[in-house]
Amino acid sequence: MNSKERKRIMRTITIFDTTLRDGEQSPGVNLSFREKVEIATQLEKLGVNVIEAGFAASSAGDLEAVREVARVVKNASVCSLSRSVKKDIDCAWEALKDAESPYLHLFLATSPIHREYKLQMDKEKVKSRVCEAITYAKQFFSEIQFSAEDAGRTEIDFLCEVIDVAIKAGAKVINLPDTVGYLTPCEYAEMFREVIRRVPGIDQVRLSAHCHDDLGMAVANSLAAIEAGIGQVECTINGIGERAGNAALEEIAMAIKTRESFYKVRTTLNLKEIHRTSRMVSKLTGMFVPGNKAVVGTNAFAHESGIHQDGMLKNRETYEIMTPESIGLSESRLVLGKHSGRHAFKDKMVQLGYELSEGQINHLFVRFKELADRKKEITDYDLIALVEEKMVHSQDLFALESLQVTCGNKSMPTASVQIRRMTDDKTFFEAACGNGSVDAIFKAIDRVVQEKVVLVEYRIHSVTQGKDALGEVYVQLSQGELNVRGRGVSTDVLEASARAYLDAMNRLLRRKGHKDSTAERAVTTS
Ligand SMILES: CC(=O)SCCNC(=O)CCNC(=O)[C@H](O)C(C)(C)COP(=O)(O)OP(=O)(O)OC[C@H]1O[C@@H](n2cnc3c(N)ncnc32)[C@H](O)[C@@H]1OP(=O)(O)O
Ligand SMILES: CC(C)C(=O)C(=O)O
Ligand SMILES: [Mg+2]
Repeated sequence: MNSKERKRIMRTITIFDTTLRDGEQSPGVNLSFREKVEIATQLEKLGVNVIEAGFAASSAGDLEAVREVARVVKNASVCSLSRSVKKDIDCAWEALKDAESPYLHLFLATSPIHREYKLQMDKEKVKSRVCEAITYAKQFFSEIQFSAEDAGRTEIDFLCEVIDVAIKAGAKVINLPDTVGYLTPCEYAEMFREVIRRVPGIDQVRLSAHCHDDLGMAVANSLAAIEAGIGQVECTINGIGERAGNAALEEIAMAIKTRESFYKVRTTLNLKEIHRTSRMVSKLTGMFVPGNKAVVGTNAFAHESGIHQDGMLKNRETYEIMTPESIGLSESRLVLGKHSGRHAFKDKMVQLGYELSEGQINHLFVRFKELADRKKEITDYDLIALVEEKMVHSQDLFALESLQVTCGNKSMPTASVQIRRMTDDKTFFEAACGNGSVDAIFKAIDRVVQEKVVLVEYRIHSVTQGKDALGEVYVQLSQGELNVRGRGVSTDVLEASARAYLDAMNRLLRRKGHKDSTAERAVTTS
């Protein structure tokens, strides 16, 4: 069977987005009228089928927002939630009467605990209220969804009875929510299978899943319900919603797409709008998306470890089951950090436009690993700084091996340096005091190199942002007529200062032809 034929026989899952209703029930989230309209417009671009824009009876502001969303949105049904009371239904109609396809979402809890304590209604009262509410709403709405709140904890016999009443009264969509995120995927799927087996006329309505993430199973439960044969899932962008949130739309959408041959269903979503929608919802709700969040987290298409990066460079399918392009991101990221390997490092160097020999790559890779041990993520700017540092260091006479500085507001700053002379591989140790840490470092280096120089200029600035940013130090030294500059980079400004000073010394010595650079008096090893 080719892909066209497969699509023709696959059933289409209706995507009911409740970001603007259940999503807005996230503690701390309050979307303005304008923000709701902005998100709804983006949801329409994403291609969702139903937008639950709010709960019209909850406030005059929400009624107006639902009305405005319904006025603006043309390619999705716009819906308002409503309790099973006339006043709420009237408010929903007030908000939706001019909508292109008005859709009412009525609900009433059915579980024993909700009946007894919250509603104080017995089973008969619940059934008669469902019937009355749907019958009343039918005079306004042709599209009515009924939700049996807390269906997941409702006795299955009673649940079937309520659904039967709702269908007979005129509901077109039956939603069975796992309101408190209690069920396992198998249990949730079994509940739907049972209802499908037992309720007459169930095939005439659309069955819907609405899952909460209290135990982290909202998406798994929604997918299990799809396997059981339902036709609609209710979800929110980034999985926001009451308590631990709802099922995340982007996760369900990508699971269906990536595992199409397993689920054998499709959606009308324009998946390329997923990333944009996620960012918009995160920005307008103030609900930060964790880096490791599936599909839309900043790390979802980022690879840090050397073995993975090597695999990605050889064939991206080694470590990616879906492409970033499919959700509207431009590309995967190979993040250089302490777990990265030579292949990714070399690839990055080529991307940055450097043509380096194997030897240069090897040397730079050592510096890169040293830096990566201290810095969480290495940016392009950090790498450029390292390469530039390396390019001037290739003919160095002296190289900094280690540096130690002690200072305090009541003690004299002291610096000890360990410096290797490259011509004969001798290591020199020196220490010196100074009127500041930088001064002490420079004096210790002077003792090794034994050149009389004047420090003409010292400048420091940050290459990148953040508290682990690379510091870049420039120094200018003079010796008689000779003027040299030096540059050093490190996450530690004192180390950057030592590197810059030694760099300037090396340039000075090169200019002088290395002739009088003896450092024999310093203590040596090997
Ligand atoms: C699972 C869910 O997400 S359900 C949706 C939850 N969302 C919201 O509650 C947000 C909007 N809510 C609101 O603005 C307010 O709660 C309102 C305007 C709806 C109602 O406010 P109030 O009249 O002050 O009532 P309050 O919220 O304190 O209590 C809810 C009342 O509705 C009743 N109720 C709850 N669900 C339903 C229902 N589906 N149908 C009929 N009555 C219901 C409760 O039993 C309680 O009734 P009581 O006052 O007779 O005890
Ligand atoms: C209103 C209903 C559908 C709901 O949000 C829930 O049960 O979680
Ligand atoms: Mg809910």
